[in-house]
Amino acid sequence: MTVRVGVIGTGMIGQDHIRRLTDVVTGAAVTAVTDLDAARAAEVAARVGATALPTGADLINSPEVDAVLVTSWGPTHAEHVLNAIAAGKPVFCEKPLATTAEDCLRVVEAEQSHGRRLVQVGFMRRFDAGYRQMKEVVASGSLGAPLIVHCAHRNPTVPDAYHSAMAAQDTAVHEIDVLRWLLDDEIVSAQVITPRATSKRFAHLKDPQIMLFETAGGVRIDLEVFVNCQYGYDIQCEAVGEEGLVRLPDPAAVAVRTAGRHSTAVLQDWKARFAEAFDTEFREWVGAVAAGAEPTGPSAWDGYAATVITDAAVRSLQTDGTVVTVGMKPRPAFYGGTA
Ligand SMILES: NC(=O)c1ccc[n+]([C@@H]2O[C@H](COP(=O)([O-])OP(=O)(O)OC[C@H]3O[C@@H](n4cnc5c(N)ncnc54)[C@H](O)[C@@H]3O)[C@@H](O)[C@H]2O)c1
Ligand SMILES: O[C@H]1[C@H](O)[C@@H](O)[C@H](O)[C@@H](O)[C@H]1O
Repeated sequence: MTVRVGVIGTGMIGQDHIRRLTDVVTGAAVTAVTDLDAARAAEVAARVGATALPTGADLINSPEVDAVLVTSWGPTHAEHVLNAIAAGKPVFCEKPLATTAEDCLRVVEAEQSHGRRLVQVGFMRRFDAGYRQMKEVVASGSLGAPLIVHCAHRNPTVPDAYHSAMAAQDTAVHEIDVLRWLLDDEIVSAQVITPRATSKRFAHLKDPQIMLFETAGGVRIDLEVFVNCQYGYDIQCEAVGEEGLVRLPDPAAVAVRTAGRHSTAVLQDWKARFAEAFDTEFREWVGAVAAGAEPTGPSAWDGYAATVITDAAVRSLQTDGTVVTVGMKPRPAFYGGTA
């Protein structure tokens, strides 16, 4: 069976995922698209042989669409996801699930009322081969109990529109999701402190930021978010346990020796760094939808948890680094697991 996917939002990541569903993943076809920019939607539709529809609601209710991909702007996600649940269609929503905890809870409640999982949230790091290997090592117990996780999330530069709260909402949110999953533990507090700011930033931005998280099990996480580091896109993660440590590998790159130097290139953006993770993410999602199974990737609950934890980090940033307790609701049995 070919899964007929309708895509809401044909901007940067929407077009990349459309290419992925069309050229990389087998078993899927993009049959409908929509965008506030109708000309852009029509151009993308023509390229892949899809129908351009006027609105997200038209697309969700189209008989040509089996499953929905939401890649529009964050504040519009909740409405589209709720409409997809109402139509009983599987929906993959790029992060964030919603921009407020209240809207995330609305999705969680609607999905539970529907009675089975329909929603997957686009936290792609869980599909990265390196993080998956780290999880296997941590889960095997060979390191003993995890105690500390050291992380860095560096972007070369960010545009003027990127503001200080986005360090948590847009950037650290990836570590927040992947570390809950890696440790199978919940984050219970957040603190954000700011060292001297780099001169290579727009004046309104606090960059870099150091984020400190604590889990229910007592693990301490330190995360450097530095989004104007200049030199490249660099993701580091090292989990320290009682009997050893495990470190995220750098992406494979040839070593070059020339002119008296031995060097390897550093990637420049997230698209290249996580290209294979995105491919795997969509292969597994399409496979689950085709089989009529529930999605196994990050759930609506994970989307809610990420939003509540980033809210706590933003509150800490805005209150000069106070430690903020994460006000998360109890996890419903519907979502299984512990984190
Ligand atoms: N997983 C990741 O690493 C990752 C990376 C980049 C972006 N994202 C997420 O993907 C989403 C889109 O980001 P982007 O960089 O592609 O943005 P973008 O601005 O390039 O594209 C968004 C598109 O959605 C359209 N749009 C907005 N609201 C709409 C609506 N209600 N109905 C139809 N179309 C609508 C806009 O016209 C635009 O063309 C964001 O939520 C972002 O956080 C995730
Ligand atoms: O939207 C992007 C994307 O999510 C990247 O993975 C992250 O490194 C950036 O900081 C963020 O702005």
